[in-house]
Amino acid sequence: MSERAQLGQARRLVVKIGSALLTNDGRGLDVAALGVWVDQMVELVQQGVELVVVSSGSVAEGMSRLGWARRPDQLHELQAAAAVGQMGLVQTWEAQFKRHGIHTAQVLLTHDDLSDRKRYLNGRSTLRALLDVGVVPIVNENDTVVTDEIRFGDNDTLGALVANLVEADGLIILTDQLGLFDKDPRKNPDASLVTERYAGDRDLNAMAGGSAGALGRGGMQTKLRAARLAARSGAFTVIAGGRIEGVLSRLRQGDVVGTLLLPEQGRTAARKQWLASHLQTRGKLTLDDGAVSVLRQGGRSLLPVGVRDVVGQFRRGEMVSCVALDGAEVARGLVNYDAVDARAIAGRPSSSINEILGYISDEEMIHRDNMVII
Ligand SMILES: Nc1ncnc2c1ncn2[C@@H]1O[C@H](COP(=O)(O)OP(=O)(O)O)[C@@H](O)[C@H]1O
Ligand SMILES: N[C@@H](CCC(=O)OP(=O)(O)O)C(=O)O
Repeated sequence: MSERAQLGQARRLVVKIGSALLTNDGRGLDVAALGVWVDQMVELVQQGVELVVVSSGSVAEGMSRLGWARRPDQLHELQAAAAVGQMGLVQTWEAQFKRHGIHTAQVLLTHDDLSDRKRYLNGRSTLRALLDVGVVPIVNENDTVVTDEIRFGDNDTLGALVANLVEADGLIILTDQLGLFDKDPRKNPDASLVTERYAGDRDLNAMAGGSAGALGRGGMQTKLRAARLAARSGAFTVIAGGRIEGVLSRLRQGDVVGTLLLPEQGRTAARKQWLASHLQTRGKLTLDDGAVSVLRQGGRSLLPVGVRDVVGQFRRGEMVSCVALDGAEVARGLVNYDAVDARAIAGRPSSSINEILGYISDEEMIHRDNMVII
């Protein structure tokens, strides 16, 4: 399969759109352009793609609504602009998707949310639930509560973290340039487009200018960092011009548009390597023979019913070891329940979790995506 053909096969994609593009260089939200992207996104959804949109533009749209010509320096002013602009942003996305009878959902995240395991898992469950019911989540940074990120941060990194979070096949970053050039095309008219590289390629950094346009924050440096982050979970990244006609549809067809940045290793290998790097385990689950053989067959989650014994004081999201009755280690994984709750539901069917705990966060004790078989 050619590398570009991966785009046609992708089942879950994150599309990130930057401020400059969304607000037509600060002239307020470009509703017509947004409508065109939505039409293409809907085509993807109709082909069975689960789609998450990471949309910048709240500060730029807020500035435009408040009649501010210059991006403020004060954090509280930036936050005020973001709060005003976010209203316009989600209203517009909602209205555009509604034309096609598709619901959207507003999801505001901070980087802290994604570095705390418990909040990470909760965010992931919510996004999964939205995708399961065919809703398109519209994600932005929660600018009201972040501190420095709004000033220095960028949504490229957020896009990559979301791609990791939902285990997307790919991250598509739409921007105001045709892709990554071998030097900044705003300053070098002779710059040429890079079509395909490995995300970890060291030469790329020298090509990318750090500074962004007047509205965006990241420039190409943060887009490359995002590609490296996305590659960690085996996802590819495309950086492409949002104004290229039919850009998303053309990418889907495998056309050579924009810059494709490939992960060095596939999704499963990347995920397993990441899990395997968690050497420290916080607890131990002893499994019955049935659960051991199901896990060894591969591709299955561990349900509470197969757990005989729970040892340790772990919290939801921490790494635990799974052992057979003879003590041999079978698997490791990120557990979905705190130790006390895990003990309470061990050996019980998933249908009784709600009755026992008064809530249910997951049917599995450990989801197969979060587990490595030893
Ligand atoms: N090598 C490069 N190739 C393409 N663009 C570059 C490069 N180096 C720097 N840039 C700059 O990055 C800008 C895009 O980043 P940014 O303004 O943050 O966009 P966005 O709002 O889409 O995130 C371009 O307009 C361009 O000036
Ligand atoms: N979250 C803020 C800032 C994000 C931002 O500037 O990102 P980007 O334009 O993608 O570099 C916003 O929506 O305006």
